[in-house]
Amino acid sequence: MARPLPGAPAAQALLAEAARRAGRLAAPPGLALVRVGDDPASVAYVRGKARKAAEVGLRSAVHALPEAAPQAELLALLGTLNADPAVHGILVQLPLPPHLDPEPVLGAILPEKDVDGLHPVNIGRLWAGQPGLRPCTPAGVMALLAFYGLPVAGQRAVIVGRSALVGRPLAALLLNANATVTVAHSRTPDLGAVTREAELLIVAAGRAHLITPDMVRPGATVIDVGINRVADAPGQGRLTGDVHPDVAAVAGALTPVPGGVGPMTVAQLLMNTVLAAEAPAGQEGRGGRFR
Ligand SMILES: NC(=O)C1=CN([C@@H]2O[C@H](COP(=O)(O)OP(=O)(O)OC[C@H]3O[C@@H](n4cnc5c(N)ncnc54)[C@H](OP(=O)(O)O)[C@@H]3O)[C@@H](O)[C@H]2O)C=CC1
Ligand SMILES: Nc1nc(=O)c2c([nH]1)NC[C@@H]1CN(c3ccc(C(=O)N[C@@H](CCC(=O)O)C(=O)O)cc3)C=[N+]21
Repeated sequence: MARPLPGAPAAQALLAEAARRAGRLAAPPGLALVRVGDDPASVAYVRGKARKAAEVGLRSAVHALPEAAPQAELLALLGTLNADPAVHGILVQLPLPPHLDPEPVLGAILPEKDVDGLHPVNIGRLWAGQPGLRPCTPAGVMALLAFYGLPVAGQRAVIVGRSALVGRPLAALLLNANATVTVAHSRTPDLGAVTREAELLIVAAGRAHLITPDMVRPGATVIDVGINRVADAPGQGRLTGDVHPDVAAVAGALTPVPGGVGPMTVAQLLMNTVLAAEAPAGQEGRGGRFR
């Protein structure tokens, strides 16, 4: 039976470290959470992040723009937040409404305030193996593996998913940690043949129960990033992962959904805000402060 890997204790450890380091700063780090529109999931995520920020001693502010806000209005808000010395981290909740192009929006955030780690400068630094702010979910996965002492160096790692938010940056972090990395996606033929090679399997596809027991190497560590709302009964949406629960009989270790990677994402966002506050603007990376 797989060793369960709950996120809460690992997230608590990360939050305690963030709170300790925030307490050493002259002023509490400030996090700006920008949301466009009133999508219930985004409202819930942003509220959850603001609540956790307060627990860690960070100041946070939610900036909500109406669904129809023009790109210029969002860019103007980001300009104001970039210039505000009390704001150390800026996150724009994705996805944005379809009329807004995320690329120039994410590119408008100062790289040293980009606590989502999605700015091209930070992605470039990540792939170059240089210090910089790392995307929250991939960094949260690495923190969870470290917390449970699970091996990464030299491991055969397979990631299912190649998105900018999860799959691609995670591949870079695993490479930087000396794993041997394969990235699968919707165009990978015979996905099971690839996933069965993995000693470390991370699934970020957004497909409920995509991974079944026959697709998992016995004893493998399986990290389920997927969060899918499935309707058991009309209106009774519950969360389930990309990994079928029966995989627990084959895997050596397995994260639950909910209660696995999700809490790590939020904890890493708050740690990124502390890291951004510790490194004076423009000095980041020189002092090796970022991982
Ligand atoms: N726990 C957390 O904190 C977070 C969880 N998530 C969750 O993780 C999941 C992935 O998120 P995100 O990366 O943004 O999703 P995207 O939809 O952007 O990317 C999904 C990826 O999975 C691949 N994929 C889809 N179907 C299959 C398939 N049948 N076989 C193999 N690969 C497939 C896609 O391939 P292709 O590129 O070919 O289309 C794509 O690369 C979602 O469920 C999301 O809710 C996301 C962020 C944070
Ligand atoms: N710019 C940006 N950065 C993100 O990192 C980002 C984003 N936009 N848009 C949405 C996705 C998704 N995401 C999650 C964060 C926490 C949980 C989380 O804590 N989930 C809980 C369950 C919460 C619930 O009960 O709904 C869990 O899995 O245990 C889930 C998903 C971050 N994302």
